[in-house]
Amino acid sequence: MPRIPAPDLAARHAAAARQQQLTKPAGSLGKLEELAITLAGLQGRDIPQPLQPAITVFAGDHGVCADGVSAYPPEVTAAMVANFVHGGAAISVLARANQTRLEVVDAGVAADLAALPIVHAKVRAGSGNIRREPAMSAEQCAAALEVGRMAARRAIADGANLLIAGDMGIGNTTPSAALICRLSGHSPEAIVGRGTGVGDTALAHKRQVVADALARVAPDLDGQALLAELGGLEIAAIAGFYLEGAAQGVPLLLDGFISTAAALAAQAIDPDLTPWLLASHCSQETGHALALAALGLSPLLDFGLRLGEGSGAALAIPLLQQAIALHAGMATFAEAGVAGKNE
Ligand SMILES: O=C(O)c1ccc[n+]([C@@H]2O[C@H](COP(=O)([O-])O)[C@@H](O)[C@H]2O)c1
Ligand SMILES: Cc1cc2nc[nH]c2cc1C
Repeated sequence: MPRIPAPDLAARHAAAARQQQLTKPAGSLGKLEELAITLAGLQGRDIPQPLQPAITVFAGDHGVCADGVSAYPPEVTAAMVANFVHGGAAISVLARANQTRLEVVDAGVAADLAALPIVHAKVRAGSGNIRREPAMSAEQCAAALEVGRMAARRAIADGANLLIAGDMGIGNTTPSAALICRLSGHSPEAIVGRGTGVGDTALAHKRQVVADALARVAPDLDGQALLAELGGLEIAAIAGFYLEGAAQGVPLLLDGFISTAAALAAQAIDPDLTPWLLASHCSQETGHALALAALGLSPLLDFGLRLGEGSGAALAIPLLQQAIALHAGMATFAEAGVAGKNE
């Protein structure tokens, strides 16, 4: 496995010093200052370059849907993949609005998508029902991680310096909740939410399904074994996407509940991943705030989103771009002849 580098502390410090010299009261640009400083450390440049983001949406189906854990039928996964490529999905619109490359990868949809112009990397046609069996075999998990790694390599080869993973998979908030419970130590009551919008009875059952899945897996499993037991094909691919991006020194902008579960699994595989993660937003899904806190991340936006697809990350792109533009373009006190702070 390629080693993940550490961010550049010298560039980070130089960027922090520059922020103190820009013509504004110290600290007055709030989180935008911290973002510019973080991106400087990740890019290894005192003044970060403008971002060229790439969005990759990974799709997969989930055997656990047989347990009635989603408000929508599993056929929606394949239908939404078609909607992505035809330009009608939220992420299609947001990718266009941000002039950002959008790639769609079939990591494990339980339908034949051969006619669609997407990346065909189906590892298997849907995962096992995690309530009673592994989501996938160890070999399938390794293959799904590699699907994500290859997608990151393609995006970076195309010039991306910010990676966004989106997810599409009816049922995937259930395996995501299981992974988050296991990797954060929180209970299903604290983490399991309504996903696409299940009612009270289905929510109670979904919590039981997650508790059953957690009770089934051994206490001593490593990150990759946990992904195989409790994850999903698109979730494992997203984990691989993050691990490869970080190994290549490219910042990773998380989306919602599912991408954060994938990041926790990826972090369990390689803890050096952590500094490369940025949180875009806090999803409305119960447990997302706790999952982000487990990663030590604080989200930029809290808009009540619970869509997935990479949509929350795409919405945050302009904020990141403007943090860099301010850091690069503002005059210093010396340049502008403005008096600095009194003491
Ligand atoms: O990203 C999120 O925070 C998020 C929260 C709730 C639902 N989703 C999306 O809705 C689908 C999963 O919801 P469910 O109820 O089928 O488990 C899947 O396609 C996700 O992209 C996504
Ligand atoms: C329509 C629809 C679109 C989605 N996009 C991501 N998850 C989704 C779930 C549904 C049901």
